[in-house]
Amino acid sequence: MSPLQQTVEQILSPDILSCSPETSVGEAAAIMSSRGCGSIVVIDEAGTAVGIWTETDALDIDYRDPAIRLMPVSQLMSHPVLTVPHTLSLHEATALFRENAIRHALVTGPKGYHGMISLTDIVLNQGTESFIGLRRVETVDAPPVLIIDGSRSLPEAMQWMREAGRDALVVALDDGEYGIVTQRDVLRLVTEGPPDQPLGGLCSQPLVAVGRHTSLLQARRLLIARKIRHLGVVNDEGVIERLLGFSEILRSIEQEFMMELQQVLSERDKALLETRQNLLLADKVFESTLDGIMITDGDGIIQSVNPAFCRITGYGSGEVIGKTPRLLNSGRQPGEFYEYFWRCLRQEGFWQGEMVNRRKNGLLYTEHLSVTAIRDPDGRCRHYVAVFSDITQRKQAEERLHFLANHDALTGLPNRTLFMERLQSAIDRASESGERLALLFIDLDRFKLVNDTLGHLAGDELLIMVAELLRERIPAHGTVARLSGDEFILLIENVESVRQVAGLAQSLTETMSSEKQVSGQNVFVSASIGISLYPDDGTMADILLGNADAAMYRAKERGKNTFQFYTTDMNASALERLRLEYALHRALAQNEELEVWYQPKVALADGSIVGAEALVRWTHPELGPIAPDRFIAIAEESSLIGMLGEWVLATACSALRSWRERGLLMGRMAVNISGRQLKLGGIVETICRILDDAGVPHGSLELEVTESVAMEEGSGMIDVLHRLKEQGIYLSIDDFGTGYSSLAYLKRLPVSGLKIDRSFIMDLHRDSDDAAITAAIVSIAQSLGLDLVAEGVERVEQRDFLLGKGCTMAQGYFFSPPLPRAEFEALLVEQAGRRPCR
Ligand SMILES: Nc1nc2c(ncn2[C@@H]2O[C@@H]3COP(=O)(O)O[C@H]4[C@@H](O)[C@H](n5cnc6c(=O)[nH]c(N)nc65)O[C@@H]4COP(=O)(O)O[C@H]3[C@H]2O)c(=O)[nH]1
Repeated sequence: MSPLQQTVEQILSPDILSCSPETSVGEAAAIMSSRGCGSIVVIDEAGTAVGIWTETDALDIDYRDPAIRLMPVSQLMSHPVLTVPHTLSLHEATALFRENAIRHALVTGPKGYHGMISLTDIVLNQGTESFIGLRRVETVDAPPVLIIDGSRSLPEAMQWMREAGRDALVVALDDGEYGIVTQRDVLRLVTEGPPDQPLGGLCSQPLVAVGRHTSLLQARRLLIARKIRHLGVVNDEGVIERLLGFSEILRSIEQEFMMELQQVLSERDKALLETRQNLLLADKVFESTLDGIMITDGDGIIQSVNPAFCRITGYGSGEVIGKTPRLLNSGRQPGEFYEYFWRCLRQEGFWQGEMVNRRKNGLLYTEHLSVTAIRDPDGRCRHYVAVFSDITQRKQAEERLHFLANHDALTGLPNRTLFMERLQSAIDRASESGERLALLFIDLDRFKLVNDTLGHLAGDELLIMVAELLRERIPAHGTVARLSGDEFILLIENVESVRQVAGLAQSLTETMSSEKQVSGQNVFVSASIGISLYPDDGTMADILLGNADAAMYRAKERGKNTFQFYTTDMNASALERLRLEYALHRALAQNEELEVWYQPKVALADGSIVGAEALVRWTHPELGPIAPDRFIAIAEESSLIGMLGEWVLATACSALRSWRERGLLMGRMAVNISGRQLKLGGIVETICRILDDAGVPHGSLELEVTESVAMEEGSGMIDVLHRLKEQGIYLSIDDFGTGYSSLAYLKRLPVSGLKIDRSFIMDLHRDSDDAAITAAIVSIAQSLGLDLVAEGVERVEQRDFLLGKGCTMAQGYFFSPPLPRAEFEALLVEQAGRRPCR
């Protein structure tokens, strides 16, 4: 803190020399004289300082009048007394002293008078050593010395002092030495009356003198050390030139001090002016900038906003001050965004970036925002200043540019650049997940003809139409793009099967080849499609695209309006599967090619038929009989399995009802049910409805579920099985032993029977492992209390082995192959003729 910023309280003299207004002038002078003090404060009964009497005032007294010493000091004192508050700064006190031409003031505080302050106190407090140390006494502005002869009287000396305005005179003594008489000696006059002695006997002697080149600092130290108030200054010849009093030194220091003060004050004024101008400028910038500005306190409460803020957000300042910036929140930034934002502000004190906020009218805007934390010297955040510009239009223009750069202007579809980016990302994803991708390269046939005959506008119209068709047909995980001219490309992710892709390609060629209206004309265009698969036909985007293109050319060569896979094998198998799917569809609709055959289940003990397994048969008019393993897989991949399964069940139930009515077969009818079928919605209700429609008891149906399907955890399968069981339907596990059954899990399944897979039975008479496994399965079934059927029994040794192990039922060519309904019925009739049916 600079000395001038100190308060008077910090340097005042706490001792106030005081007397009452009635105190006589003689007494007051005696007190001052005894305490070596140049002034006394006059305080009345109420404790109020009513005046001050000083040595200078004493000079004006007519000391020859003895009555004057008895006069109350209140009549001669100066008044009023200047008082200053204890909180006043030293530079304000100095200014006050100068304005009032005084040197003393009383300091007041909350508890009355605190003490005295003099100009001397202030000046001496300013660290004057630095400049008085460099100055010499000769530079001090002091008048030439006045010398009075030692034979003169003290009153004469006082009168001369008063007239000459001096506070001391040099006294020339008889012996050629010098003494000194000062204003302070007047107090003696007042207290003791005029002395008898001449000055030579009264004055202080000898006069302490210094050379003119002595430094002011040395002079001051001498004055303090000798407890005197004046020094004689002698010239180089030893003649006294001037009398240098403490007051002259002080005046000199005061001058320096005043000059310095002047400089400090003018610097301060200049700085204030500059600050004010800067503030004015900042205010103008705040008001007129195009950037929105928002200032919050350390808790994020808005304290002020500028006109640009109001223009951008639509809120008036009165609507936002006192609230938080959350009122602009658009919900477009996730929580993590704000976490990062606040972390930056706390740690770095700054954040800059883009943010989407909401205007008062609800519309969103994008802003470029900089937020700065303003901290106090202790590092606490006092304010946040946010400056932002509305970049919505720029962003929209950028997005539009980005769209134009990545999309085809005619159709609005992604262009080659964007497509290749998406293809690469899809490849990256698929390489991690192990999924398949398909690229369908579509080229319009005869497009050139449309362009040449109907003109480019018609061509454009057709391309837009095709783009629209493709957009409608792409599956959920697909992207369609226009590569160039009449070339389109389709990317399919999460490809489940080649058949699925072939099906899509087939339906696209059919859609494309329909008649279209272009420029009022009917046109026939078709499409050739080339297909490549990831990872089968390549793992790089360029290669996959090139291979799809090559496949498309093959499709063109094969007569257009068709599709081709890049890999020839795939073409064959995909085409075959597609052909079969269509054929099966037709077969189901026409109900001519499909049949249900029945294979007996026999009691091993006597070979009697105790039940039957329904097995579907399909005889294609050209391809002949098709194995169920093949077409059931195709039915499962398409949506045909539901229809097929229902048809088999209904057919088998109707046969069973007829046999039951005639007492030919009272045992169960086993029907295979696939996993896909079980997952169809409402399957339990469908099965019950078919049973009820056929009029057969639920308990006479056995559903054979493969081991892998029954063991499918978490797919809801167990729940479906339980619901079937609740309906009284008998459940068994087919192909038992081929999967990975856990016995604990098996115990929890609602199944009543197991079928040992035929692969174990086939070799059990010559393979000891198969024999051991079969024996183990028999004992598992026995210990779990499950019925057991051995399937695929072809030989007598197999039958005997099973019989020996305790297996009671079997199925297989040894007894009978699957038979058409009539032949199976003949068997039943024959059995019924031999003995009572079971
Ligand atoms: N080598 C040999 N084979 C024998 C012998 N005895 C029976 N087979 C054959 O074994 C298969 C038994 O059916 P599966 O294991 O359920 O296996 C069935 C079943 O999983 C499925 N399937 C058949 N019909 C249907 C149906 O209507 N629906 C469903 N979902 N699947 C069916 O197709 C599979 C094959 O059926 P199929 O070709 O009819 O073949 C039948 C049957 O003809 C034998 O002694 N030796």
